[in-house]
Amino acid sequence: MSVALIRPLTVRTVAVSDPADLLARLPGAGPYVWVRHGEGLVGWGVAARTSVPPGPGRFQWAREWLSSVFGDARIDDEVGMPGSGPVAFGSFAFDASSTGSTLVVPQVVLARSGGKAWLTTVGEPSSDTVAPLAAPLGIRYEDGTLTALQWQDRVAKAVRRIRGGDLDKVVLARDLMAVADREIDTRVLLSRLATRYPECYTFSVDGLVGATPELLVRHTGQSIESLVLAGTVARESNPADDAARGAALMASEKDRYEHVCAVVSVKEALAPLCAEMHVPDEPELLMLPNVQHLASRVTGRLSDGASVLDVVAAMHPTAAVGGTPTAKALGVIGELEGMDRGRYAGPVGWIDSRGDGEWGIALRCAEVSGDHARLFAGCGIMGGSDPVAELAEAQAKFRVMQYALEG
Ligand SMILES: C=C(O[C@H]1C=CC=C(C(=O)O)[C@@H]1O)C(=O)O
Repeated sequence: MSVALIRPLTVRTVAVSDPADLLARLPGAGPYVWVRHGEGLVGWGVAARTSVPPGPGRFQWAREWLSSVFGDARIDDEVGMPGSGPVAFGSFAFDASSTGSTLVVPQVVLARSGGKAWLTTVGEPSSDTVAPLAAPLGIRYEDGTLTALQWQDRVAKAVRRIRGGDLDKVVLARDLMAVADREIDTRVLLSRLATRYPECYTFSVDGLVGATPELLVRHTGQSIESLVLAGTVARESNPADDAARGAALMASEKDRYEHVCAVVSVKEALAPLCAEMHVPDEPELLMLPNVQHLASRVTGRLSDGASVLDVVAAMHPTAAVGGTPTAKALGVIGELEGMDRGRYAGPVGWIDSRGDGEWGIALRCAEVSGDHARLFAGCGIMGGSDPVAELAEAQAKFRVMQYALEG
């Protein structure tokens, strides 16, 4: 369903004084958010929205919808930065055949980047009454699709398939249900996530809320950048043990190969679009409060005017969330996970009318609806994986949203 509440869009962007904490400016629940280290964009109200129909052409469909909405817009943009002028926030289902993919042009966007701040309005938004914040109460958890033991059993099956030579890597995920005593105000979750995980991209699009460390692609003019993650250990409270675990991760043949699969998938997806690309020879360690990851920052220059959504379309799903080879891995995910991932592990982010934008992979997140939240976590499974260790890794990844819910 497409709704353009105000069409053609009349868009005005003006420079404003530093709003400091972007998240503190959100007037109510259900906001649009993309923030890292205090910079980024937050939005509210809806000027236009669409539900992207499922199918293999969904990114192309989204692109056409955006061209028509942005193409008709009357834009007065005195800032001229990536993210100024009209912006759409979006999130896509992991699986092309699943429903739930959405694009929304908020009525108001407040942004902060590179020492500048700006406000974009579409039409004449009414002045906002600010709803008071209410922290979630009485959080309790229930099994999702599979119990922990059932999921471990599926991991063991995947390991056998890999050892049998069917595929090299598959990412298996599980879900966990949380229930609160009252409606969950996503603004509280977002503020906790941004404070505890400043290195991650705190995001919110139509109830999908999380803090992902994985940048699928940042597109600025012709330049692109991606942070590929795969290979994980939980953090240790003792600094010496923590450093030893990081060193062991860097030296682990299984984790290094898991990481290489993810890097190669990104490299292969980007190669046809890029005039230049740089891929580091060795990964680095990315330290987050709950886990350490192997990380590779890939940069490139596009050969033509591809938009960020074109790049997203070429990249999704990377082997950080699918596996290697992709088609085989997607088949095994469908067979063993026993659930629809919805928008978990799909692309989430924003795009402006120039085609610039930032998109992440929706990890460390939950689908929040009323007093419920459905949390997700997944792990790259290799021939050398231990199902018990993979379960512990998934628990460490759940901790991000558990912290957001419980404080
Ligand atoms: C699939 C997830 O993480 C991916 C990203 C980084 C490291 C991963 C890993 O080591 O398994 C996963 O590939 C998740 O957080 O749900």
